[in-house]
Amino acid sequence: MALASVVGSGALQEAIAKTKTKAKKRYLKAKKDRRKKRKPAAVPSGSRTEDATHDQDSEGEDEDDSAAEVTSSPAGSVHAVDAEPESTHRPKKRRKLSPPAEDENPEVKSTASAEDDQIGLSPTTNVARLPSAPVTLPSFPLPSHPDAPSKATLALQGLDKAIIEAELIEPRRRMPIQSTDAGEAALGLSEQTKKRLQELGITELFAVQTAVVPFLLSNTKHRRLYLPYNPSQDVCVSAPTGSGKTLAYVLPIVELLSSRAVTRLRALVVLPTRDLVTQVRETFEAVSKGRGLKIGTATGQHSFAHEQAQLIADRSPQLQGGSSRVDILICTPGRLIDHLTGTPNFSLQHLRFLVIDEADRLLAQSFQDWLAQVLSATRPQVIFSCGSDGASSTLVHEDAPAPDGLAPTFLRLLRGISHDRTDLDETQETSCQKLLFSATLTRDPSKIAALNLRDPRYFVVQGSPGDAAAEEDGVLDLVLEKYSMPDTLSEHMIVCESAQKPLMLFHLVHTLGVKNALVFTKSAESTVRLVKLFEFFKEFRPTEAKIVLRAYSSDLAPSARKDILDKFKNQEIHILVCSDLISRGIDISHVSHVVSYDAPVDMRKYVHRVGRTARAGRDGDAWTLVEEQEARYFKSMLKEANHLNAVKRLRVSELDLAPLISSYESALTKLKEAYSR
Ligand SMILES: Nc1ncnc2c1ncn2[C@@H]1O[C@H](COP(=O)(O)OP(=O)(O)OP(=O)(O)O)[C@@H](O)[C@H]1O
Repeated sequence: MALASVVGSGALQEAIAKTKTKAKKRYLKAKKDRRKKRKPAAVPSGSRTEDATHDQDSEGEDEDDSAAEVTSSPAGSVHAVDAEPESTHRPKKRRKLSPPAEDENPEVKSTASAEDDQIGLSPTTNVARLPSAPVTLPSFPLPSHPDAPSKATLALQGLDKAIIEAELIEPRRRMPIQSTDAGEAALGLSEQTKKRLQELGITELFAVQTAVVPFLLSNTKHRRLYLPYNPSQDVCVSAPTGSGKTLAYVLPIVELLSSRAVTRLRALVVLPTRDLVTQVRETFEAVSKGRGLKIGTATGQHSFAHEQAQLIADRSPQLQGGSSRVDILICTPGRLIDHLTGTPNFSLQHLRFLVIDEADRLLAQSFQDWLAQVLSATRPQVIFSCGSDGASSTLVHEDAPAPDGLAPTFLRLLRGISHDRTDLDETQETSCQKLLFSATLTRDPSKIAALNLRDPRYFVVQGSPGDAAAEEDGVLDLVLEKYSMPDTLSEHMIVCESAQKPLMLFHLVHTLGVKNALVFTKSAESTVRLVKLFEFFKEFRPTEAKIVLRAYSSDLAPSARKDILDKFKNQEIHILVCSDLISRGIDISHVSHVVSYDAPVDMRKYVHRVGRTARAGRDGDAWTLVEEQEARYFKSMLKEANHLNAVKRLRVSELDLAPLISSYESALTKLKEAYSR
């Protein structure tokens, strides 16, 4: 109360003011002294300000809650501040990066905290004045290779059970054809087939064949032509290029169909190109010699009428069972659809095997929805309707060829026979077994679903069986669409300027002796241009004139293509320059080098190109010329496929190229003249 009245009087106020002034003076002096004393200890460098001292202290102070997260020294935060404009500083973060100061010197921390409170520095100001010091980045845990997901995990992810349970086959596995061992007798091959194989020089089965052939032949129950109540499992095979996939299906088909009494179309082999059709036909003919099987092809190479005459014996309408002159038809999908829709009595009702070779490429083709049409032609097309009397009757698809008594599943379609279903009826299924083969098998769920596979069995040629990790890898590789290459293949890449590519090719041919080679370009046009340039180049290097080079492209007539391929096979042509037309499936045993003159745009193309060499256990070299601007993409493509380490980079020095340059330049001038005419 007394004090309140005193405060109210003016004289007293003056007296108090004087007393206060003295006290204040004492306080300020003491404070100045304190500062003077503190200055040298807190500021190591003359460039630092007083405020900065406080800042540094306060850095230590705020570490408490973040020290556990951060392992770097306080210097880290200092550096960060120096590097940024003051206005953008975010003090909290920076403090997090500077942990142990307060641990080392807790006293500094508490003092500074008090000082800060006193002076009222904003955190922003604090950080802005942090001193600079060497940087130590926070250390993070080393990256570790995540464990491959287990099959159980993959199953949980909804992956097809069949893929997860794929059988892994060691690529070097072999099985002698003639053997008295019980195990090898289980191959399921007849003596006649074994004899024929020996005549062809085949004494053992390759890895893929050792798995697929017994699977299709050893179960005697499944050796029948019609299996309406117990149809066979479908089969998917993923095996490297040149590993012998063709024989893996040719042998069982020939073996099984040889028991047939009447000719019906029982095996259909679909391939993406005419050249492959020709090649597979040759294999069928060689293996089935003397077995009385009739083999036909449909590729559009001949007129439609000519093909019809080759395939169908009788065109009379509604012929029961259709008509077929062939037991085995090898075809391209487009021409197959033409016959399905336009050839009377062409029927798939007796089909026992549907082979889709180069499956990944064929499944990518949606031409006229060919797959759906083919699959539907292998099944009886029935439409049930209710008659006026309420009883069910069977309507037959009018366009479907009439059934005969041979294919039980189709019997109920016989016209004039009403088929009332009862619950005693056993379900009958088509006997057609699907066999899919590829070096790069798809796992695209929509494509797999479109195939409507029946309890499929997957075989993967890769890794080593018995080793659980390898087995897991093999399945994963299949799942992830990774690629397995032949063991005998060496792969190289040369990175160069675009303009240097022809020179690099000449270097490969003339200096490194690349011969018996396929050279892949990106188009038919560049194929022709490269061959011309090479011919001009040879004119200036007469000593090497004997190297014969030809273009092989889709522009050529089929007969010309065949002629060139034959000459190449006979080694009258040493280098074939081609587009991707023959990058799939074509089997020319003596190809020792593959050069990708234009780098392939995706991994599948790469796999199929390089797969033209190192076939059937032979050695082979693959070279890819990569333009500098493409190098990054090409390497990342290989890396993604886990294949970068397999492709060695070859560096070609200017010295290596020097002897070729003048001839090259003269050839280039001639080429320009030729094209300007
Ligand atoms: N058991 C065997 N013994 C000897 N040679 C074989 C055997 N099986 C296949 N070959 C030969 O191996 C070569 C490659 O076979 P094939 O063309 O069937 O391979 P592929 O796996 O289909 O290759 P791609 O995926 O490139 O089409 C052919 O020349 C074939 O004659």
